[in-house]
Amino acid sequence: MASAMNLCGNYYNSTFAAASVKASHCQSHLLPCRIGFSVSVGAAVPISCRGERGGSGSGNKTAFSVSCCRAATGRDILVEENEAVSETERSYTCVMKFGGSSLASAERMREVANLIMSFPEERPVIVLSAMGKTTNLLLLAGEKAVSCGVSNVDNIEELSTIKDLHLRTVDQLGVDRNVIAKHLEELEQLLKGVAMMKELTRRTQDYLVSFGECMSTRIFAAYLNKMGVKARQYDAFEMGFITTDDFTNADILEATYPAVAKRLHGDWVADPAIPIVTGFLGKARKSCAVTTLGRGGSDLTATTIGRALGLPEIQVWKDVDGVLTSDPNICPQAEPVPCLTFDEAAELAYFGAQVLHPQSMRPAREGDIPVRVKNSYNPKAPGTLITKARDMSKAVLTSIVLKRNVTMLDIVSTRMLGQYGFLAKVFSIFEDLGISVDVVATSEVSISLTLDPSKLWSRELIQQKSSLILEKAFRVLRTLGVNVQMISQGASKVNISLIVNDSEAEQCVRALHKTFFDSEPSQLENECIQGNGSHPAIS
Ligand SMILES: Nc1ncnc2c1ncn2[C@@H]1O[C@H](COP(=O)(O)OP(=O)(O)O)[C@@H](O)[C@H]1O
Ligand SMILES: N[C@@H](CC(=O)OP(=O)(O)O)C(=O)O
Repeated sequence: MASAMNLCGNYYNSTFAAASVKASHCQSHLLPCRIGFSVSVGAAVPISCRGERGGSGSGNKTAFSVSCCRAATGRDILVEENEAVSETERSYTCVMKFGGSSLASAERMREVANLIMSFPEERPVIVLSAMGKTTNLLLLAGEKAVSCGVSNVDNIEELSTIKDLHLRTVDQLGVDRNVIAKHLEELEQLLKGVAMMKELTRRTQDYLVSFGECMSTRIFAAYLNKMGVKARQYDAFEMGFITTDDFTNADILEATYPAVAKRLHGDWVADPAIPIVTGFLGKARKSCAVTTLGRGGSDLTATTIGRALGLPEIQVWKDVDGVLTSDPNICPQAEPVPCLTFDEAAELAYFGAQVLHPQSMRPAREGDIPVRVKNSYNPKAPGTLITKARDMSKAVLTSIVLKRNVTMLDIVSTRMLGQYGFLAKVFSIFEDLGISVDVVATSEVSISLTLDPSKLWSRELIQQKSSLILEKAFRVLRTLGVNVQMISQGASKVNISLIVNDSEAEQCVRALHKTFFDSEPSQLENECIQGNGSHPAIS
């Protein structure tokens, strides 16, 4: 099983010999990370939710990629200009999204409320995730309900934990239990239904996890109103968030933008109040059932609202000081990255930066709306500002991101030799299966490709950069005695992915982070910047 790592930094274009790798169900991940330094470590082990592994991988492979910071050479994204919203018409001034870690208790909710009220000049739209780890608890409760029998649903530990947390929170905030009583009752009935059916479909799962955001927003809105701040709770699936019917991983449809703008603007004009919107949720276009946007989807909810209303800024409040140079759980010495471009952030998120939802940058980039990643536990920290372009003159490396549950397929066939159309046949199979291919490396008789784990996972098909930076990365890996089994250059030509054993992944991330971020950057930076005198403007 494999893992993958993406390293982005300023390096010069290089060509790569795609290593032919024995056909094996190795799980690895090659990632064309255009910009922003990202490492993605994939493990074949099915993960129960974002970033949590379901077991220990042995003999797994890890793919590392080296990519470049992309010089901001203009916009290559077709941007649909939002209808200009004149300043006078603008009802709201920003979006503020708070994730589960910022809402883990009554005390945290008080902190968040105080934070919001500390900006009296702002008229924010607030997007909330479920409290703490409620989504994980709901998923576990659903899994248990399938096999525990109707009479044992009351004994599901996760259900009790959810009830206790939410009832304790409303009591501690001095809010009436009625704001969530109906949801708690319905949640228990739903779990009994799952127990009766002995089945938890993806559609039912989405409805199940929606209780988290539905309750957190009701509690928070009731608390703000109790504090004298007029707030209005919205379930996203009732206010215009229209999605595909791809349960657990739904895409937001364009019709969402005008629908959400109309509803929020209209309500503001009729009766001004701070909207408290459920993150993560939507309504399926065909079935009208509740959908979810993929784990971490509240980030996408926030950027979608920002674009729908044409707001000047979107704030994503986390429990870290912004996007860091690596996962602090792996590299405690990781530092905040002050600035990123939308493309860098999108690549980092796509290749595993749990800190942002992979699709969340798209609405912000299309609306050209800056996104600020802040720490709700340390609001004074500047955080990370994500914009269309940034000064790349000093940019060498940005971040190393881990991505798990990566699959690489190796196809070795002598029939490939000189056979045109071979690749077309291969890719048509993935198109038929609706599975997206991330990275491809080919040679005369082999093709290796990595598949989008989120899609694969939802289909239960998984059981489970050259130049100075690249040279330096290889030196580090060699020192560790790590065997690089495959390399590939991302289509963006600024990314090189390498595959090594998953068991070596985290030690590589730490060693590389130490080399590139913890040691004096001046030497590397000077080498990169002076290099051959020119800076790679890589697209
Ligand atoms: N490169 C990174 N920068 C910042 N955080 C990261 C990075 N990689 C992983 N993380 C993890 O992402 C977490 C924040 O994302 P998330 O859990 O979605 O926060 P929230 O629930 O507040 O939205 C951090 O606590 C950190 O452990
Ligand atoms: N609660 C959902 C949505 C979300 O975005 O959460 P968070 O903001 O805590 O990452 C999840 O856990 O995926």
